[in-house]
Amino acid sequence: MNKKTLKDVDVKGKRVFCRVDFNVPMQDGKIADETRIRAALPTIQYLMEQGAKVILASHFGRPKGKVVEEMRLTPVGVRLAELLGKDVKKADEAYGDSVKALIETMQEGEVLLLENVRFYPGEEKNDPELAKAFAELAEVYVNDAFGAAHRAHASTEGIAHNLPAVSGFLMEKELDVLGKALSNPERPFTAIIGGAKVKDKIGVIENLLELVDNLIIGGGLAYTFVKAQGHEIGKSLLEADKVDLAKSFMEKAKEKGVNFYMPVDAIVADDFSADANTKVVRIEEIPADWEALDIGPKTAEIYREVIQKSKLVIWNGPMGVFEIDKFAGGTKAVAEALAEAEGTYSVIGGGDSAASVEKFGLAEKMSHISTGGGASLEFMEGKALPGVVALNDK
Ligand SMILES: Nc1ncnc2c1ncn2[C@@H]1O[C@H](COP(=O)(O)OP(=O)(O)O)[C@@H](O)[C@H]1O
Ligand SMILES: O=C(OP(=O)(O)O)[C@H](O)COP(=O)(O)O
Repeated sequence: MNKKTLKDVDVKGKRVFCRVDFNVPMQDGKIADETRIRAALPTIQYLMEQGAKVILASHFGRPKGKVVEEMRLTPVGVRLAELLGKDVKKADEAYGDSVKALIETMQEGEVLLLENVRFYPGEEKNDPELAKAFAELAEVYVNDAFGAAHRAHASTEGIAHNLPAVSGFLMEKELDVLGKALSNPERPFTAIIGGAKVKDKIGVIENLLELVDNLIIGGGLAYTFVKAQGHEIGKSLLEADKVDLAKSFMEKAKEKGVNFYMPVDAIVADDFSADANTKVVRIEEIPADWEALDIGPKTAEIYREVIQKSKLVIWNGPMGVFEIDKFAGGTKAVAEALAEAEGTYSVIGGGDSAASVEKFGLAEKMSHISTGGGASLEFMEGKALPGVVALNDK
């Protein structure tokens, strides 16, 4: 990497603003998967050992520029303190006088967690004033938030123009591993795209069609494509203004000779809940009042076969609502196929995909679990990541 890293700066006794990605999946008010917290520990522990005053910043969910009580970082701070075996101070804001006063009291090696940076509208707008306000808190900026590196926000990009700016160890490792896997991809190369962030991921698909041999679609994302095939999808997730785009991608796949795999069956439910009535239907027969919450068994079998024949697989986004057991079968089948595939290099990206392989106890069997979903996809497309570009060159 041609960017400065933590090892290139002296942080002893300095106030260090360290951007991490603590956007962990939650379930019933509890942290459902702490992979992202654990992944940031090497950088945090190094900063502590070096005698820095460690000021941690992260986003959490999508509060859209307002304070949302359930999106405070308090539970993350509690868990971080347990993992570090050290106290973690928690601020109720992310900049300003109250935060400065807290920093004044910090000793070398202590850790302060700021409040959710997305409580402020300036964060996602990359407002230079907010970036300056963050920078005023510290003397050095470290970006270890690989999962948010594709966002040009005040705490990921803007701040880097105001302070000496270097990457953390997680950022460095992610870029290194993903870069190596992609520099000369082994083929067949398969991408599996699922999840619910239809708007974010649909554009990625177009670029992936330039790279891969097989493209597998699942999750909530799939039903915009099913609609584009001309089928009714009941109450399934739909991004209505992307249907034409989805159609054009299917045509592009044909032109490029990319095998484009879509669900042929689905598990539909009469309610988005664990007590819903469910049934397996062919994809062209989703009933009007039902919604598809998982791929069906035939689809899972087809996907399994494609995975097993692949040499490189990148997987981003679950195949169904895996948080509810009834709708976890498709995601589990894909995870198992990856775990069993011999000689296949598997890269798992995205908070929820990582959470799913953890849940199934298969994390150890994957070649690399990336802490970034959207970030790893954009990196693989060859796009520059703003959070990386803004760091100081070596
Ligand atoms: N068919 C579906 N309908 C609605 N939501 C879905 C469906 N399939 C998957 N999901 C949801 O998608 C979410 C994950 O989406 P996303 O954030 O895009 O993935 P990742 O974090 O892995 O990038 C999960 O919470 C899952 O329940
Ligand atoms: O969870 C994240 O992205 P991911 O779901 O693509 O892994 C990152 O924390 C970025 O969050 P965002 O997509 O709300 O900017």
